[in-house]
Amino acid sequence: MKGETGSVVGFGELLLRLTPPGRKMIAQAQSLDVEVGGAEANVLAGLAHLGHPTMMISRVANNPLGRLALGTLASRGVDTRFVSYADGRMGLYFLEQGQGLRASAISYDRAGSTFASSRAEDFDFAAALDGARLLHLSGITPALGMDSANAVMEVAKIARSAGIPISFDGNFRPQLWAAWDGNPKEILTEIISNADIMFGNHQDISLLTGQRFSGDGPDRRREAAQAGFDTFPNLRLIASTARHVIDVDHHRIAARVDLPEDSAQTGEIDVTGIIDRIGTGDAFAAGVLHGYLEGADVMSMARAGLGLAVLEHSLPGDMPLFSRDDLAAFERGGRDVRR
Ligand SMILES: O=C(O)C(=O)C[C@H](O)[C@H](O)COP(=O)(O)O
Repeated sequence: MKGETGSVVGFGELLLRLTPPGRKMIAQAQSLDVEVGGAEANVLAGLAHLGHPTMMISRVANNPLGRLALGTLASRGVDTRFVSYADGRMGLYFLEQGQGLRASAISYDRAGSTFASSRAEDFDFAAALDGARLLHLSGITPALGMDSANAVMEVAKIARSAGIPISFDGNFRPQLWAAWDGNPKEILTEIISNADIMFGNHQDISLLTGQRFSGDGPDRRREAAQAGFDTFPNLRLIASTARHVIDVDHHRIAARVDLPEDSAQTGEIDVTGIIDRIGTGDAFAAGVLHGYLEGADVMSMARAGLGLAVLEHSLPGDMPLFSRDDLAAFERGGRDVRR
């Protein structure tokens, strides 16, 4: 078996998300809505909807919950031939959706999941990457434990030696690192040393370089990106969002893409009436990667990332499901019914 030529390949965990409906707290829940997520899978689903071939490498539990996760991913247009079943359990997370000034909160129940208990040798990375166009990774997988961290470092090395570019989204999750006393700086540094594209803002870059970036706005962001390029000379593109949270339902966001010799920052968009903020970072990554795969200029990449992120705020669930037409309609600015 080998992967499909020209695919964007992701490696990471598929999770089930359980959310009390009606923005209830978990303590009040009598039922739970189910969604399927996972940072890398979300990016692949977003790219698949924009017309790019995508493929996931993962392991899910050999039970109905695992079949739900795999079936959902496949129904989103992602090639799942390298997602296998194994004994164990699915990782879960619970989302308490906030309201107004009450912030949302995530609790994980994923320790010892089928994926987190897997090791590098449980995956056929070389076959899956054969002919791939890009490998997408996130900082969540290495935060699951040393076996997962080693698996990410292994797949990154295989991609690099095959000349396949790697994109990496920081997705810093303090709860996961704290659960096993992992050293994010050391492990993420090793992974990013193999990457070409990084999604991360000035805080992520501070964590990695130990530098602090003062001031506000575009200057601080350029300074941080420059520090990223200086520390990781392999990086060719750094992308980030700037988010001002007004309340749970109202954020202002702008997008930025830096190349070593160029940069672009969009204006801020007021996003009101937010339905679901989870997955918007992954939607941003999918939008920027869409631009990158299309050979777009730096501002078009930033705009595509921002557009997909803004649209994702309107959709329940973790995965962006927007077509090129949806993105184009958003960019044209028409907000009335399309008929
Ligand atoms: O938390 C995890 O481990 C997951 O993978 C679940 C979610 O699907 C992503 O976290 C969404 O990520 P954002 O786009 O940054 O909101």
